[in-house]
Amino acid sequence: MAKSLSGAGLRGQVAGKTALSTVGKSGSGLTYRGYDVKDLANHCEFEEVAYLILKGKLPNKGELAEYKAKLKSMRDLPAALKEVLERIPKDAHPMDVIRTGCSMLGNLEMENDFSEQEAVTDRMLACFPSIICYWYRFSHDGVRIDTTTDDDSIGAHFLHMLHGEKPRELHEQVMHVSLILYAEHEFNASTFTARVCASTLSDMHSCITGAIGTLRGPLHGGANEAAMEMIEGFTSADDAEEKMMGMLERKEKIMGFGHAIYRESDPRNEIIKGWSEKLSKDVGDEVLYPVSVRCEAVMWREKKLFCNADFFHASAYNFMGIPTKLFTPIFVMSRLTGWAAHVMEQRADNRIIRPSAEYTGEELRSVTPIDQRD
Ligand SMILES: CC(=O)SCCNC(=O)CCNC(=O)[C@H](O)C(C)(C)COP(=O)(O)OP(=O)(O)OC[C@H]1O[C@@H](n2cnc3c(N)ncnc32)[C@H](O)[C@@H]1OP(=O)(O)O
Ligand SMILES: O=C([O-])CC(=O)C(=O)O
Repeated sequence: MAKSLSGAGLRGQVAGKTALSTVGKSGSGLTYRGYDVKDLANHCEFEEVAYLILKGKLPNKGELAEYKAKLKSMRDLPAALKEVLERIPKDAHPMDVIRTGCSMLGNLEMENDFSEQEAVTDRMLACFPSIICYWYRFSHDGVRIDTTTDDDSIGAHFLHMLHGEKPRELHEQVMHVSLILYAEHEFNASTFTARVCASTLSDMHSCITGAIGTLRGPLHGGANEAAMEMIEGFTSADDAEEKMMGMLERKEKIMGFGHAIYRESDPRNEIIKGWSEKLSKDVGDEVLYPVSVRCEAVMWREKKLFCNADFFHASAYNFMGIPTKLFTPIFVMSRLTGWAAHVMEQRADNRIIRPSAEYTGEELRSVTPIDQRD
Protein backbone atom coordinates (compact mmCIF):
# COMPACT_ATOMS: atom_id res chain seq x y z
CA MET A 1 0.00 0.00 0.00
CA ALA A 2 2.78 2.41 0.92
CA LYS A 3 4.23 2.07 -2.60
CA SER A 4 1.08 3.52 -4.15
CA LEU A 5 1.53 6.75 -2.20
CA SER A 6 2.80 9.32 -4.64
CA GLY A 7 5.58 10.31 -2.24
CA ALA A 8 6.87 6.76 -1.62
CA GLY A 9 10.65 6.77 -1.76
CA LEU A 10 10.40 10.60 -1.87
CA ARG A 11 9.98 10.17 -5.63
CA GLY A 12 9.29 13.39 -7.50
CA GLN A 13 9.79 15.57 -4.44
CA VAL A 14 12.33 18.36 -4.52
CA ALA A 15 14.47 17.81 -1.42
CA GLY A 16 16.99 20.62 -1.90
CA LYS A 17 18.95 22.65 -4.44
CA THR A 18 22.04 21.77 -6.44
CA ALA A 19 24.16 23.43 -9.10
CA LEU A 20 26.15 20.25 -9.71
CA SER A 21 24.12 18.20 -12.16
CA THR A 22 20.82 17.68 -13.91
CA VAL A 23 19.31 14.22 -14.38
CA GLY A 24 16.57 13.46 -16.91
CA LYS A 25 15.79 17.06 -17.78
CA SER A 26 14.54 17.54 -21.34
CA GLY A 27 17.14 18.23 -24.00
CA SER A 28 20.00 16.44 -22.35
CA GLY A 29 19.89 13.35 -20.19
CA LEU A 30 22.72 14.17 -17.80
CA THR A 31 24.82 17.25 -17.29
CA TYR A 32 27.63 18.06 -14.84
CA ARG A 33 27.82 21.80 -14.13
CA GLY A 34 26.15 22.48 -17.48
CA TYR A 35 28.25 20.09 -19.61
CA ASP A 36 26.62 17.09 -21.30
CA VAL A 37 28.10 13.88 -19.90
CA LYS A 38 28.59 12.58 -23.46
CA ASP A 39 30.67 15.62 -24.31
CA LEU A 40 32.74 15.11 -21.17
CA ALA A 41 33.19 11.37 -21.81
CA ASN A 42 34.29 12.07 -25.40
CA HIS A 43 36.75 14.84 -24.65
CA CYS A 44 38.01 14.66 -21.09
CA GLU A 45 40.07 12.62 -18.71
CA PHE A 46 38.46 11.67 -15.39
CA GLU A 47 40.73 14.04 -13.47
CA GLU A 48 39.43 16.99 -15.54
CA VAL A 49 35.88 16.05 -14.64
CA ALA A 50 36.76 15.54 -10.96
CA TYR A 51 38.26 19.05 -11.01
CA LEU A 52 35.12 20.40 -12.70
CA ILE A 53 32.81 18.81 -10.14
CA LEU A 54 34.89 19.71 -7.09
CA LYS A 55 36.24 23.11 -8.05
CA GLY A 56 33.54 24.44 -10.39
CA LYS A 57 35.38 24.82 -13.72
CA LEU A 58 37.21 22.73 -16.28
CA PRO A 59 40.95 23.06 -15.64
CA ASN A 60 43.32 24.47 -18.21
CA LYS A 61 46.45 22.46 -19.09
CA GLY A 62 48.56 23.88 -16.27
CA GLU A 63 45.84 23.43 -13.66
CA LEU A 64 45.23 19.84 -14.74
CA ALA A 65 48.92 18.96 -14.64
CA GLU A 66 49.22 20.47 -11.17
CA TYR A 67 46.11 18.67 -9.94
CA LYS A 68 47.27 15.31 -11.30
CA ALA A 69 50.73 15.75 -9.79
CA LYS A 70 49.16 16.55 -6.44
CA LEU A 71 46.90 13.49 -6.53
CA LYS A 72 49.83 11.32 -7.61
CA SER A 73 51.83 12.45 -4.59
CA MET A 74 49.08 11.32 -2.19
CA ARG A 75 48.66 7.67 -3.22
CA ASP A 76 50.52 6.04 -0.35
CA LEU A 77 48.71 4.68 2.71
CA PRO A 78 49.58 5.26 6.39
CA ALA A 79 51.08 2.19 8.11
CA ALA A 80 48.17 1.96 10.57
CA LEU A 81 45.69 1.79 7.69
CA LYS A 82 47.71 -0.96 5.99
CA GLU A 83 47.65 -2.89 9.27
CA VAL A 84 43.87 -2.64 9.44
CA LEU A 85 43.51 -3.73 5.82
CA GLU A 86 45.75 -6.74 6.43
CA ARG A 87 43.38 -7.91 9.17
CA ILE A 88 40.28 -7.89 6.97
CA PRO A 89 39.52 -11.43 5.74
CA LYS A 90 39.74 -12.49 2.11
CA ASP A 91 36.03 -13.26 1.94
CA ALA A 92 35.02 -9.76 3.08
CA HIS A 93 33.15 -7.72 0.51
CA PRO A 94 35.44 -5.02 -0.96
CA MET A 95 32.68 -2.45 -0.39
CA ASP A 96 32.97 -3.19 3.32
CA VAL A 97 36.74 -2.88 2.99
CA ILE A 98 36.58 0.56 1.36
CA ARG A 99 33.94 1.65 3.90
CA THR A 100 36.27 0.65 6.74
CA GLY A 101 39.27 2.11 4.92
CA CYS A 102 37.54 5.47 4.56
CA SER A 103 36.47 5.46 8.19
CA MET A 104 39.97 4.52 9.40
CA LEU A 105 41.48 7.28 7.27
CA GLY A 106 39.14 9.67 9.05
CA ASN A 107 40.71 8.61 12.36
CA LEU A 108 44.25 9.03 11.10
CA GLU A 109 43.84 12.16 8.99
CA MET A 110 40.83 13.85 10.52
CA GLU A 111 39.10 16.82 8.90
CA ASN A 112 39.69 19.31 11.68
CA ASP A 113 37.50 22.00 10.19
CA PHE A 114 35.66 22.71 6.97
CA SER A 115 38.55 24.75 5.55
CA GLU A 116 40.20 21.33 4.99
CA GLN A 117 37.31 19.88 2.97
CA GLU A 118 39.02 20.09 -0.42
CA ALA A 119 42.30 18.72 0.92
CA VAL A 120 40.70 15.69 2.58
CA THR A 121 38.67 15.00 -0.57
CA ASP A 122 41.78 15.11 -2.78
CA ARG A 123 43.48 12.72 -0.40
CA MET A 124 40.58 10.26 -0.61
CA LEU A 125 40.49 10.56 -4.40
CA ALA A 126 44.18 9.74 -4.54
CA CYS A 127 44.21 6.86 -2.08
CA PHE A 128 40.88 5.01 -2.43
CA PRO A 129 42.29 2.88 -5.31
CA SER A 130 45.29 2.10 -3.09
CA ILE A 131 43.02 0.99 -0.22
CA ILE A 132 41.03 -1.35 -2.47
CA CYS A 133 44.04 -2.88 -4.20
CA TYR A 134 46.27 -3.10 -1.12
CA TRP A 135 43.63 -5.20 0.64
CA TYR A 136 42.75 -7.21 -2.47
CA ARG A 137 46.32 -8.15 -3.35
CA PHE A 138 47.31 -8.85 0.28
CA SER A 139 44.29 -11.03 1.03
CA HIS A 140 44.18 -12.82 -2.34
CA ASP A 141 47.81 -13.02 -3.45
CA GLY A 142 49.67 -12.61 -0.14
CA VAL A 143 51.67 -9.61 -1.42
CA ARG A 144 52.20 -6.18 0.09
CA ILE A 145 51.97 -3.99 -3.00
CA ASP A 146 53.66 -0.66 -3.54
CA THR A 147 50.82 1.85 -3.79
CA THR A 148 52.99 4.66 -5.15
CA THR A 149 52.87 3.94 -8.87
CA ASP A 150 53.78 6.72 -11.29
CA ASP A 151 50.78 6.12 -13.54
CA ASP A 152 49.33 9.25 -15.04
CA SER A 153 45.71 8.64 -14.03
CA ILE A 154 43.62 7.24 -11.20
CA GLY A 155 42.22 4.54 -13.50
CA ALA A 156 45.66 3.41 -14.65
CA HIS A 157 46.95 3.47 -11.08
CA PHE A 158 44.10 1.16 -10.06
CA LEU A 159 44.63 -1.32 -12.91
CA HIS A 160 48.40 -1.30 -12.39
CA MET A 161 48.09 -2.20 -8.70
CA LEU A 162 45.41 -4.79 -9.41
CA HIS A 163 47.24 -6.63 -12.19
CA GLY A 164 50.82 -5.90 -11.21
CA GLU A 165 51.65 -4.32 -14.56
CA LYS A 166 51.02 -1.06 -16.39
CA PRO A 167 47.64 -1.18 -18.17
CA ARG A 168 47.19 -0.98 -21.91
CA GLU A 169 46.17 2.39 -23.33
CA LEU A 170 42.73 1.05 -24.31
CA HIS A 171 42.04 -0.01 -20.73
CA GLU A 172 43.20 3.30 -19.30
CA GLN A 173 40.88 5.06 -21.74
CA VAL A 174 37.91 2.91 -20.69
CA MET A 175 38.65 3.68 -17.05
CA HIS A 176 38.54 7.41 -17.82
CA VAL A 177 35.14 7.01 -19.48
CA SER A 178 33.75 4.76 -16.77
CA LEU A 179 34.88 7.03 -13.93
CA ILE A 180 33.42 10.05 -15.76
CA LEU A 181 30.06 8.32 -16.26
CA TYR A 182 29.80 7.35 -12.60
CA ALA A 183 31.04 10.64 -11.11
CA GLU A 184 27.87 12.54 -10.27
CA HIS A 185 24.10 12.01 -10.35
CA GLU A 186 22.13 14.61 -8.40
CA PHE A 187 20.11 13.34 -5.40
CA ASN A 188 20.58 9.58 -5.82
CA ALA A 189 20.35 7.51 -2.63
CA SER A 190 24.06 7.53 -1.71
CA THR A 191 24.50 11.23 -2.42
CA PHE A 192 21.40 12.03 -0.40
CA THR A 193 22.88 10.00 2.46
CA ALA A 194 26.04 12.12 2.27
CA ARG A 195 23.98 15.30 2.30
CA VAL A 196 21.87 14.21 5.28
CA CYS A 197 25.07 13.46 7.18
CA ALA A 198 26.60 16.78 6.09
CA SER A 199 23.49 18.64 7.24
CA THR A 200 24.31 17.73 10.85
CA LEU A 201 27.69 19.48 10.29
CA SER A 202 29.49 16.15 10.54
CA ASP A 203 32.94 15.56 9.04
CA MET A 204 33.71 14.61 5.42
CA HIS A 205 34.87 11.05 6.20
CA SER A 206 31.61 10.30 8.02
CA CYS A 207 29.58 11.62 5.07
CA ILE A 208 31.54 9.51 2.59
CA THR A 209 31.49 6.40 4.81
CA GLY A 210 27.69 6.59 4.98
CA ALA A 211 27.45 7.11 1.23
CA ILE A 212 29.61 4.03 0.56
CA GLY A 213 27.28 1.91 2.70
CA THR A 214 24.30 3.18 0.71
CA LEU A 215 25.92 2.61 -2.68
CA ARG A 216 26.66 -1.01 -1.75
CA GLY A 217 23.07 -2.26 -2.17
CA PRO A 218 22.00 -4.07 -5.36
CA LEU A 219 19.25 -1.54 -6.06
CA HIS A 220 21.97 1.13 -6.39
CA GLY A 221 25.69 0.70 -7.21
CA GLY A 222 25.75 -2.99 -6.34
CA ALA A 223 23.69 -3.64 -9.48
CA ASN A 224 26.83 -3.85 -11.68
CA GLU A 225 28.03 -6.88 -9.71
CA ALA A 226 24.55 -8.44 -9.66
CA ALA A 227 24.26 -7.95 -13.44
CA MET A 228 27.61 -9.70 -13.94
CA GLU A 229 26.53 -12.64 -11.81
CA MET A 230 23.42 -12.96 -13.95
CA ILE A 231 24.98 -12.68 -17.42
CA GLU A 232 27.84 -15.06 -16.68
CA GLY A 233 25.20 -17.73 -15.97
CA PHE A 234 23.94 -17.49 -19.58
CA THR A 235 25.72 -19.64 -22.17
CA SER A 236 24.38 -17.93 -25.31
CA ALA A 237 22.02 -15.17 -26.40
CA ASP A 238 19.20 -17.73 -26.84
CA ASP A 239 19.89 -19.19 -23.40
CA ALA A 240 19.79 -15.64 -21.97
CA GLU A 241 16.42 -14.97 -23.60
CA GLU A 242 14.90 -18.21 -22.33
CA LYS A 243 16.14 -17.72 -18.77
CA MET A 244 15.18 -14.05 -18.66
CA MET A 245 11.66 -14.86 -19.77
CA GLY A 246 11.49 -17.26 -16.83
CA MET A 247 12.76 -14.60 -14.44
CA LEU A 248 10.20 -12.13 -15.70
CA GLU A 249 7.41 -14.71 -15.34
CA ARG A 250 8.51 -15.24 -11.75
CA LYS A 251 8.49 -11.45 -11.34
CA GLU A 252 12.15 -11.37 -10.37
CA LYS A 253 13.96 -8.06 -10.43
CA ILE A 254 16.58 -7.90 -13.17
CA MET A 255 19.61 -5.95 -11.97
CA GLY A 256 21.06 -3.30 -14.27
CA PHE A 257 17.64 -2.32 -15.67
CA GLY A 258 15.25 0.49 -14.86
CA HIS A 259 15.79 3.79 -13.12
CA ALA A 260 14.12 5.98 -10.53
CA ILE A 261 14.32 9.14 -12.68
CA TYR A 262 15.01 8.28 -16.32
CA ARG A 263 11.92 7.02 -18.12
CA GLU A 264 13.15 5.87 -21.56
CA SER A 265 16.90 5.48 -21.40
CA ASP A 266 19.94 6.17 -19.27
CA PRO A 267 22.27 8.41 -21.33
CA ARG A 268 25.30 6.70 -19.82
CA ASN A 269 24.29 3.33 -21.27
CA GLU A 270 25.00 3.96 -24.94
CA ILE A 271 28.48 5.24 -24.05
CA ILE A 272 29.58 2.33 -21.90
CA LYS A 273 27.84 -0.11 -24.26
CA GLY A 274 30.00 1.19 -27.12
CA TRP A 275 33.14 0.60 -25.08
CA SER A 276 31.95 -2.83 -24.01
CA GLU A 277 31.53 -3.77 -27.68
CA LYS A 278 35.03 -2.51 -28.46
CA LEU A 279 36.49 -4.51 -25.56
CA SER A 280 34.50 -7.58 -26.58
CA LYS A 281 36.13 -7.49 -30.03
CA ASP A 282 39.48 -6.85 -28.43
CA VAL A 283 39.32 -10.03 -26.34
CA GLY A 284 37.57 -12.11 -29.03
CA ASP A 285 34.46 -12.59 -26.89
CA GLU A 286 31.57 -14.37 -28.56
CA VAL A 287 29.27 -14.84 -25.58
CA LEU A 288 29.13 -12.07 -22.98
CA TYR A 289 28.50 -9.12 -25.28
CA PRO A 290 25.87 -10.88 -27.45
CA VAL A 291 24.22 -12.15 -24.24
CA SER A 292 24.13 -8.58 -22.87
CA VAL A 293 22.66 -7.20 -26.10
CA ARG A 294 19.94 -9.87 -26.05
CA CYS A 295 19.10 -9.10 -22.41
CA GLU A 296 18.67 -5.45 -23.38
CA ALA A 297 16.35 -6.36 -26.28
CA VAL A 298 14.23 -8.76 -24.18
CA MET A 299 13.79 -6.29 -21.34
CA TRP A 300 12.73 -3.52 -23.70
CA ARG A 301 10.39 -5.79 -25.69
CA GLU A 302 8.76 -7.35 -22.63
CA LYS A 303 8.78 -4.56 -20.05
CA LYS A 304 9.89 -1.34 -21.72
CA LEU A 305 12.74 -1.37 -19.23
CA PHE A 306 16.13 -0.11 -20.41
CA CYS A 307 19.71 -0.70 -19.30
CA ASN A 308 20.94 1.72 -16.68
CA ALA A 309 24.60 2.77 -16.27
CA ASP A 310 25.41 -0.46 -14.49
CA PHE A 311 24.44 -3.11 -17.03
CA PHE A 312 27.13 -2.80 -19.74
CA HIS A 313 29.68 -1.81 -17.12
CA ALA A 314 29.55 -5.45 -16.03
CA SER A 315 30.81 -6.89 -19.33
CA ALA A 316 33.20 -3.96 -19.91
CA TYR A 317 34.94 -4.48 -16.55
CA ASN A 318 34.97 -8.25 -17.07
CA PHE A 319 36.73 -7.85 -20.44
CA MET A 320 39.43 -5.83 -18.66
CA GLY A 321 40.06 -8.70 -16.23
CA ILE A 322 38.56 -6.92 -13.22
CA PRO A 323 37.15 -9.32 -10.60
CA THR A 324 33.38 -8.89 -10.19
CA LYS A 325 33.54 -8.00 -6.52
CA LEU A 326 35.67 -4.94 -7.32
CA PHE A 327 33.04 -3.43 -9.66
CA THR A 328 31.17 -1.37 -7.07
CA PRO A 329 34.35 -0.12 -5.34
CA ILE A 330 35.35 1.39 -8.72
CA PHE A 331 32.04 3.25 -8.64
CA VAL A 332 33.12 4.58 -5.21
CA MET A 333 36.47 5.81 -6.60
CA SER A 334 34.48 7.92 -9.03
CA ARG A 335 31.31 8.95 -7.16
CA LEU A 336 33.46 10.24 -4.31
CA THR A 337 33.77 13.42 -6.39
CA GLY A 338 30.00 13.91 -6.58
CA TRP A 339 29.47 13.01 -2.93
CA ALA A 340 32.14 15.43 -1.70
CA ALA A 341 30.91 18.25 -3.93
CA HIS A 342 27.39 17.74 -2.56
CA VAL A 343 28.72 17.81 1.01
CA MET A 344 30.45 21.12 0.24
CA GLU A 345 27.27 22.48 -1.38
CA GLN A 346 25.17 21.41 1.61
CA ARG A 347 27.61 23.02 4.05
CA ALA A 348 27.57 26.27 2.09
CA ASP A 349 23.80 26.67 2.53
CA ASN A 350 22.79 24.38 5.35
CA ARG A 351 19.70 23.54 7.30
CA ILE A 352 19.54 20.19 9.06
CA ILE A 353 17.63 17.70 6.89
CA ARG A 354 14.80 16.40 9.01
CA PRO A 355 11.60 15.42 7.19
CA SER A 356 8.39 14.34 8.89
CA ALA A 357 6.77 10.90 8.95
CA GLU A 358 3.16 9.88 8.48
CA TYR A 359 2.39 7.91 11.65
CA THR A 360 0.73 4.52 11.04
CA GLY A 361 1.18 2.95 14.51
CA GLU A 362 -0.98 2.37 17.58
CA GLU A 363 -3.19 4.99 19.18
CA LEU A 364 -1.94 6.34 22.54
CA ARG A 365 -2.06 3.58 25.19
CA SER A 366 -0.72 3.03 28.69
CA VAL A 367 1.97 0.63 29.91
CA THR A 368 0.69 -2.63 31.45
CA PRO A 369 2.85 -3.59 34.47
CA ILE A 370 5.27 -6.38 33.43
CA ASP A 371 3.71 -9.06 35.67
CA GLN A 372 0.31 -8.51 34.02
CA ARG A 373 1.51 -8.86 30.39
CA ASP A 374 0.70 -12.00 28.28
C1 LIG B 1 23.77 3.56 -10.82
C2 LIG B 1 22.47 3.18 -10.30
O1 LIG B 1 22.27 3.15 -9.11
S1 LIG B 1 21.27 2.83 -11.45
C3 LIG B 1 20.14 1.73 -10.61
C4 LIG B 1 20.78 0.40 -10.36
N1 LIG B 1 19.80 -0.53 -9.81
C5 LIG B 1 19.38 -1.60 -10.51
O2 LIG B 1 19.73 -1.84 -11.65
C6 LIG B 1 18.40 -2.50 -9.78
C7 LIG B 1 17.21 -2.91 -10.67
N2 LIG B 1 16.32 -1.79 -10.85
C8 LIG B 1 15.41 -1.45 -9.88
O3 LIG B 1 15.30 -2.10 -8.83
C9 LIG B 1 14.57 -0.21 -10.08
O4 LIG B 1 14.40 0.02 -11.46
C10 LIG B 1 15.21 1.03 -9.42
C11 LIG B 1 15.55 0.77 -7.95
C12 LIG B 1 16.47 1.46 -10.13
C13 LIG B 1 14.21 2.18 -9.50
O5 LIG B 1 13.12 1.81 -8.69
P1 LIG B 1 11.71 2.54 -8.86
O6 LIG B 1 11.90 3.99 -9.02
O7 LIG B 1 10.86 2.08 -7.73
O8 LIG B 1 11.21 1.91 -10.22
P2 LIG B 1 9.91 2.23 -11.05
O9 LIG B 1 8.92 3.01 -10.24
O10 LIG B 1 10.32 2.77 -12.36
O11 LIG B 1 9.32 0.74 -11.27
C14 LIG B 1 8.18 0.55 -12.04
C15 LIG B 1 7.85 -0.90 -12.10
O12 LIG B 1 8.83 -1.60 -12.86
C16 LIG B 1 9.38 -2.66 -12.11
N3 LIG B 1 10.80 -2.71 -12.33
C17 LIG B 1 11.64 -1.65 -12.25
N4 LIG B 1 12.89 -2.08 -12.47
C18 LIG B 1 12.82 -3.41 -12.70
C19 LIG B 1 13.78 -4.40 -12.97
N5 LIG B 1 15.08 -4.07 -13.05
N6 LIG B 1 13.39 -5.65 -13.16
C20 LIG B 1 12.08 -5.98 -13.06
N7 LIG B 1 11.12 -5.09 -12.80
C21 LIG B 1 11.49 -3.82 -12.61
C22 LIG B 1 9.11 -2.31 -10.67
O13 LIG B 1 9.07 -3.46 -9.84
C23 LIG B 1 7.78 -1.61 -10.75
O14 LIG B 1 6.77 -2.55 -10.81
P3 LIG B 1 5.63 -2.61 -9.68
O15 LIG B 1 5.04 -1.24 -9.66
O16 LIG B 1 4.75 -3.69 -10.15
O17 LIG B 1 6.39 -2.93 -8.42
O1 LIG C 1 20.23 8.44 -9.71
C1 LIG C 1 19.97 7.34 -9.20
O2 LIG C 1 18.93 7.11 -8.54
C2 LIG C 1 20.89 6.21 -9.36
C3 LIG C 1 21.96 6.44 -10.37
O3 LIG C 1 21.76 6.25 -11.54
C4 LIG C 1 23.24 6.94 -9.91
O4 LIG C 1 23.41 7.24 -8.73
O5 LIG C 1 24.16 7.04 -10.75
